[in-house]
Amino acid sequence: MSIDILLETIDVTRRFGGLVANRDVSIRVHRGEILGLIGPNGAGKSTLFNLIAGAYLPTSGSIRFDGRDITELPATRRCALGIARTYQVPRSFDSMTVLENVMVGGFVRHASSKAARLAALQVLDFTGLSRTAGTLTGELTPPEKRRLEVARALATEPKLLLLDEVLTGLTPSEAQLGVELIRRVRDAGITVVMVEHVMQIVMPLVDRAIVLNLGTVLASGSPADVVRDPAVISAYLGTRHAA
Ligand SMILES: Nc1ncnc2c1ncn2[C@@H]1O[C@H](COP(=O)(O)OP(=O)(O)OP(=O)(O)O)[C@@H](O)[C@H]1O
Repeated sequence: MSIDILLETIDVTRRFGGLVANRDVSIRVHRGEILGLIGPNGAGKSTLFNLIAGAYLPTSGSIRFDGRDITELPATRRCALGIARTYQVPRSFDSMTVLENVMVGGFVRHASSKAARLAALQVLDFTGLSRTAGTLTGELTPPEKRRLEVARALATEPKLLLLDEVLTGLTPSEAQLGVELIRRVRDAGITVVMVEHVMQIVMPLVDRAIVLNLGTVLASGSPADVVRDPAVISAYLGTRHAA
């Protein structure tokens, strides 16, 4: 059976002045999977998200999504094609209600307020935020704000959802609720790529993991294989632990 590739980066390099944040990064995201993107601080994970979502353009290399070259497309066009992302620091509009925030995403697919509102209400239900629909976003708890980030992205009806540390900083029980939501997102047919630091949470959740280190791909494979990889162990813990 051939693998259905939804997203592919081909030899993507991104420089910031003299610093190479991503160097010749080639990754493939399979349609329907949950892929974990992991690596130590400064490995280049957020940069790769920014390159995929269109916040940055690569210095060299190319990016293909759903059968077309998107390397030069602006972020809004990529969103329209089905790429949505969350941010490490939630970017919701604090003076707007939760429903209004999610409607902003809904307008990507729906021209009328009525249709965007209906779509947003469905997303609030899906993400367990219905109770907070009328709450000002600034009054939400930190875990609710994280959930709202996911809801805003889902309201754009993506094919690919990029989650940037949505489980970081949550208590174990809050993180477990987040894990359940991510599984439901995948079960709804949306491919997920997630950057996360908490290995105990990520590894049981993801189908595959890709490890970045110093801007390059260090390893990729099943979670079990990746955590046993000596290069990965040494990148995380220092070479003396790798043997
Ligand atoms: N806009 C920018 N301008 C200059 N340097 C940047 C910029 N964005 C990222 N970098 C640098 O690129 C490198 C990779 O950063 P990036 O944020 O992609 O790593 P990361 O793996 O997401 O790290 P973390 O886990 O700490 O969030 C770092 O050295 C960082 O300082």
